[in-house]
Amino acid sequence: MIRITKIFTFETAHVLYNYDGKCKNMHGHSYKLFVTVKGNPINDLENQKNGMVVDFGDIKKIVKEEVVDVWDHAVMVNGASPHKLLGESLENQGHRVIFCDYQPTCENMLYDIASKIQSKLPASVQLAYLKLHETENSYGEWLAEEN
Ligand SMILES: Nc1nc2c(c(=O)[nH]1)N=C([C@H](O)[C@H](O)COP(=O)(O)OP(=O)(O)OP(=O)(O)O)CN2
Repeated sequence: MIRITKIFTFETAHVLYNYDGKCKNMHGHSYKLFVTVKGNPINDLENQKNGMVVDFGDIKKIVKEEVVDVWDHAVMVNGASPHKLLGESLENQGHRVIFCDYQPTCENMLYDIASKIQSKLPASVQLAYLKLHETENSYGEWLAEEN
């Protein structure tokens, strides 16, 4: 069994409803996402993907389509809070808004990323681990064994 990891970056703004610190103000982060999958490398000379758990390019395509290209240069608001109105106002002015049904913290974004990626991975590989950096010094982790 081998784990392989692909790293992504995206720029996203968010705002934490009812938070008691500076992040109650809308602000942005250069998020850094580590996606680790595990599986057994293909051992078949006739297979074009011989030696790979899964092509890094396949992981890139899934994560870009499901997360990075959707969230990049968007603002995430908690659509289950009064910030829904804030999001609608921004959207009406042409801004790209993601209405999530959770507080857009690093932790909840990890749950969301895991569910979006897991449903798209080929059956031969499993999502093993995610790490999401909100700043250089702050990050959260998701482990398959614990979820
Ligand atoms: N457990 C969590 N705590 C906080 C989150 C979060 O998602 N999960 N988010 C925030 C804010 O979004 C904030 O931007 C990040 O917090 P913090 O690391 O305190 O920000 P700094 O700018 O001080 O980061 P440094 O890397 O230390 O400069 C708040 N808390």
